Amino acid sequence: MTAAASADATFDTVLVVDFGAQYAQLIARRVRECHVHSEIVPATMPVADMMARNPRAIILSGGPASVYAEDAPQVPAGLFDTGVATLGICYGFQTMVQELGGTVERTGRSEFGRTQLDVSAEGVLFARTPTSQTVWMSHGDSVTRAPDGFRTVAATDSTPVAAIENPARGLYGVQFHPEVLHTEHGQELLRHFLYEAAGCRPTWTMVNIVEEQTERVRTQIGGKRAICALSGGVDSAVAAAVVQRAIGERLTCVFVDHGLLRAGEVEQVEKDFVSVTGARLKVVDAQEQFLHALSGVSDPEEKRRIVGREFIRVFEQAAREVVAEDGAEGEEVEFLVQGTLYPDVVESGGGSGAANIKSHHNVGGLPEDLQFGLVEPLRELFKDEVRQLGAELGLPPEMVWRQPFPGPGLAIRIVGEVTRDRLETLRAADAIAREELTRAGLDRDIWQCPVVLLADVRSVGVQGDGRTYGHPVVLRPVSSEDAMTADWSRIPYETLATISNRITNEVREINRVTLDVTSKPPGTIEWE
Ligand SMILES: Nc1ncnc2c1ncn2[C@@H]1O[C@H](COP(=O)(O)OP(=O)(O)OP(=O)(O)O)[C@@H](O)[C@H]1O
Ligand SMILES: O=c1[nH]c(=O)c2[nH+]cn([C@@H]3O[C@H](COP(=O)(O)O)[C@@H](O)[C@H]3O)c2[nH]1
Ligand SMILES: NC(=O)CC[C@H](N)C(=O)O
Ligand SMILES: [Mg+2]
Repeated sequence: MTAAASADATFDTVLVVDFGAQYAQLIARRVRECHVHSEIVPATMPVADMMARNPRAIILSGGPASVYAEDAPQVPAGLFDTGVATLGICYGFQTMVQELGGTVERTGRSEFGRTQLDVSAEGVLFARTPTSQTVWMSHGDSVTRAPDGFRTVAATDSTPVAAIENPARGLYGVQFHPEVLHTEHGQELLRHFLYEAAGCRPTWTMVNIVEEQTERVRTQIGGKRAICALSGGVDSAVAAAVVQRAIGERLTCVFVDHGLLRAGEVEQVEKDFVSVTGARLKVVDAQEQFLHALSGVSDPEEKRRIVGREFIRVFEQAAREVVAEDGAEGEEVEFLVQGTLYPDVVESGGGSGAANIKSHHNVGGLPEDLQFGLVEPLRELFKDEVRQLGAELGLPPEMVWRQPFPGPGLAIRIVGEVTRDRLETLRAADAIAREELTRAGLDRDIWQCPVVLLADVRSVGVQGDGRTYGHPVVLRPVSSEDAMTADWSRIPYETLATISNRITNEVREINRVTLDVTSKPPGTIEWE
């Protein structure tokens, strides 16, 4: 089932036309939240190709360019004559205005962040919402005159034309970003556009996503074999479940024990995953290989690249073994399934024009000589959507709600060189923190709580009347929706006290426990 589905499809499709936005995926995601199917397409796609997908509505994204610049991306020719209801956001709004004869200028009155919007006329977009509302802005150019036939329905102090409507032609535009959560009534605005202006039906659900992805994976892998990089985390568990649905026995899951795992993890994955899914699982002990490859390395990006590369080397070996075990000589495992999510892709600089913040081992950290075709059914989704998908696929709550743990594991939680002793120290401290957070009933309130060992830092302590010169650990509990942004969790002091007390008493090398109270941005969740 693709978006080119015919008119008798049970769902409607919205095309999100990407002008190089930071938020194109977020727009697509907000549309899915309205239970409408969405697909992102590049602004360079010809209108005929767009129409072949039978869209019920179109959303034009924001973008970094200025519409009057020479090489500014254009609206595909003829788009506004198709009769398909269209909403322009920020750059998308500006380009719509320019194309239809209005004026866009650099007025010198840019707006970034929280802005007060005054709704001046009751129309479609702002129906039944307050006349004064908070919106999120991010622009330097402004519309100074709406095109003929449009009504201006909202303004801010700096932007007199902040929202326009032309219901007769089904064209709408807003200067602000309805897709970000800080825009108070953004989701309502999208619903009004989708349901009322475009007549979309709210029929797209997780069930459809499962079907769509299963079908896509089936087509991609065909009659071939695949292995799935399985970590015990929710992303790869859901990816594996989707692929298993698509190709059944031709999938083998491979879990790598790279020696950078937390206490008890190998046993848990072996026990839980197989019993729940019945999938074929291969556990590879590669501790020596990873430790050796990481020895002497302190740089975070270097660590990630090494982990990414060694993972692939292990998968290549495992693929050969799978074929041999099945007595299927001559056959090959052509595909590697990974539980990559959209935030992994953007942070690795994979979004359109997005900066490289850190190279996630499964995206930016992959080696250049990668031989496998990648199968990543969750690559466009966010974590909370993946959790819903997992529930839909019947995975148990413990698996669905498992807190994230990064693929490079404890290697990126030891600031400094990774050694066996340091790993043991950190593993012990981490186990205590996890145990106490669970005991305090905080697992669902906290997104995750990295414990970071500052291996190159020492501080003086006094224990048993003697001097100690040990290492500090940092507790980094955060709350988040999708790991794109996060806040530090306000853990009760009592729980923090217990954790601190136990760690300093039970883990010999640690004589100090500190708390990280930085949000993301500016900090990231992991220290490396
Ligand atoms: N120990 C491992 N063995 C095999 N594959 C792994 C391992 N760790 C990570 N991976 C692969 O890397 C991908 C990305 O890791 P990541 O931690 O982001 O996802 P996850 O572990 O599936 O879920 P979560 O983010 O909840 O921990 C995983 O989905 C999986 O495909
Ligand atoms: O599989 C992974 N490979 C990586 O290289 C990686 N780096 C960060 N993370 C996880 O991603 C989320 C966002 O983390 P940051 O705020 O530290 O970038 C958090 O959930 C991190 O734990 C990783 N996961
Ligand atoms: N976020 C955007 O789409 C920005 C549009 C345009 N580059 C401006 O600064 O006004
Ligand atoms: Mg993980």
